[in-house]
Amino acid sequence: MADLEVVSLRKEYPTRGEPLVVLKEAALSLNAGENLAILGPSGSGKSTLLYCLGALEAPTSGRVELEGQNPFELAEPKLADFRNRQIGFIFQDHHLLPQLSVLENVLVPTLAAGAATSEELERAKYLIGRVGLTSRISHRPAELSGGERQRVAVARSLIHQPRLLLADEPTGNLDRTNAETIGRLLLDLQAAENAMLVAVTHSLELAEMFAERRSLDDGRLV
Ligand SMILES: Nc1ncnc2c1ncn2[C@@H]1O[C@H](COP(=O)(O)OP(=O)(O)OP(=O)(O)O)[C@@H](O)[C@H]1O
Repeated sequence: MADLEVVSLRKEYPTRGEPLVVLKEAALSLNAGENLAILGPSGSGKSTLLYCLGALEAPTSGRVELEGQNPFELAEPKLADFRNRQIGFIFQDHHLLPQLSVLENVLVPTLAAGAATSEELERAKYLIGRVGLTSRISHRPAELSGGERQRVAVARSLIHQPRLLLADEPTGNLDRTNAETIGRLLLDLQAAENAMLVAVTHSLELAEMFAERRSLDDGRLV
């Protein structure tokens, strides 16, 4: 079995009439060290798929298994802990906290378990170095460029050495040069950490940087 297995994933949203079927029979498998870009037009269900993979949305039916664990079989707070430790999220908008420094923002995922440990602090500094922001470590998000803010979000997503990185349109708000930098950074770090990376995007340029590409078409991955 692959490290990430998605089998017959179906997701419906209730409406007043017939339910809206966004995903049907979506399937994929991925192993540690592999990356995949998923392309699809607006409304095709890319974010929905990513949220199901990231255990943020329960599928209507079907199965998601990360290293043999189906997160939807976990009850809170174990589910939240699973998400926090096994999965790293990068969104189109960086979702940084404006009042916190770069270092503090990267450490945010560790705060659920109390104050950051010295290992977590070291790892945060290492990751900030990897994304090229050591000289900005005390800056607040408002004092950074858009590309720099997204680099902080990349560092934050990796703080717990997640097995699976999920990126929702990670370069959507960036110009071409910054988009390429972020794409390269994501792929380099994913390889260095031997993690899996799934990105959903409209951008063919970003998708072409990935080892594998699929499209969402009528609720299926083709
Ligand atoms: N919570 C919800 N309740 C009802 N319908 C929803 C919900 N979330 C998404 N949808 C619908 O499901 C469909 C897929 O949405 P989704 O956000 O996954 O698409 P997407 O491919 O990520 O689009 P975009 O590229 O525009 O972000 C859309 O028609 C959307 O309106």
